[in-house]
Amino acid sequence: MTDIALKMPVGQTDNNRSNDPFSKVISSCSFVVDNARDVAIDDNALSHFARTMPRNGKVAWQFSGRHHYTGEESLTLRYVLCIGAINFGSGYAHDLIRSVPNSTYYTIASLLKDAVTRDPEIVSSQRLIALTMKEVRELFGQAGNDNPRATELMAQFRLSLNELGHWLIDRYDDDLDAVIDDTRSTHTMLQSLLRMKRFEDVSLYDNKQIYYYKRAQLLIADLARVGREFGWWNTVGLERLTIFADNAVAHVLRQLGVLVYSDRLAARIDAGEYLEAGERAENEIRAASVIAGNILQKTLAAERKWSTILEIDHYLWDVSHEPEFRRPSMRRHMCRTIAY
Ligand SMILES: Nc1nc2c(c(CN[C@H]3C=C[C@H](O)[C@@H]3O)cn2[C@@H]2O[C@H](COP(=O)(O)O)[C@@H](O)[C@H]2O)c(=O)[nH]1
Repeated sequence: MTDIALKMPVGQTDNNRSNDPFSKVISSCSFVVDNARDVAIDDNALSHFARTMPRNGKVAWQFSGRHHYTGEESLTLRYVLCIGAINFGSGYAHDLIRSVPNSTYYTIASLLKDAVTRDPEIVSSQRLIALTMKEVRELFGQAGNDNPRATELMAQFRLSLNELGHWLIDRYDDDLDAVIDDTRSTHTMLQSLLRMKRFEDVSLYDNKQIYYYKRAQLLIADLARVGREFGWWNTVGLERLTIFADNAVAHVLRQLGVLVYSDRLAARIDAGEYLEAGERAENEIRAASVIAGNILQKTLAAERKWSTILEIDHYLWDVSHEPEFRRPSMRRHMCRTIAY
């Protein structure tokens, strides 16, 4: 099998704040891209995409929508935090009963919206801590699903929601105003979220720690989105965010020719083989998504077409649901992980 010759060495980090968590994401993902054997970034395809990417910033900043709960401020905040804590399961897509076709995310988001609408107390910290498997399975529409993988995911959801309940009480004394205060800085909020072990989205590649922080960063973006709607919007440091490395963004970048997979990796994914969380190729896909997004953001800025990663990521993720990216011949990589 031919290994892909790397098309663009990117070993430079974009600033020298080495202990800054966002710089750690960029520098560690750069290391993976520079040493990758099965995934490369095609700089021509990336430049073409930078020139043609639709600019739908307004849509990217909306959180409210038919699948999301938005109502009373503190309840909306609790809802967003819960979604952030369980915003994974893409690798279980074929194991779940999904009420929203073709979207695990919107299935989970809309079922939690229904639950919160029926019983706002369900997202109180005490209830989150006490959630049982039976309740979680009912909450997310899997009560009648005897697929052991679905049960596995529900068990992971339960652990994440339990952890969120403890975090709210132990770290914030259940005071949501204190949480809102911390959303004013991406750096502060990231450090706070990383006190929850299940947000620690860090992998190992050639014995080096690789940082993604995907769900933590996505939750920060969602808190900024909701903050705009409730007027506590003034998050500083949003420009520090990196791509939220999941399988949908990588899938779209691959279909656009920006990510190029080796023949052997393409064969595995197109045959429906699941990747192991933390294996070389899974790291290479996620890291290349992050670095491609970083280069894209800098290219757009150089052309004075500023775009936050929040907007770039949202476009790539949102468009992954369009028919042109959902043809049967197009398979995204599948990985059972709590990272995405
Ligand atoms: N990179 C990135 N990954 C994201 C999101 C979202 C939803 N967020 C936005 C939605 C409306 C608001 O604007 C929210 O901001 C979910 N996911 C991931 O997708 C996977 C599920 O996908 P599917 O089964 O195909 O729906 C799962 O791993 C989940 O972790 C994002 O925005 N960016």
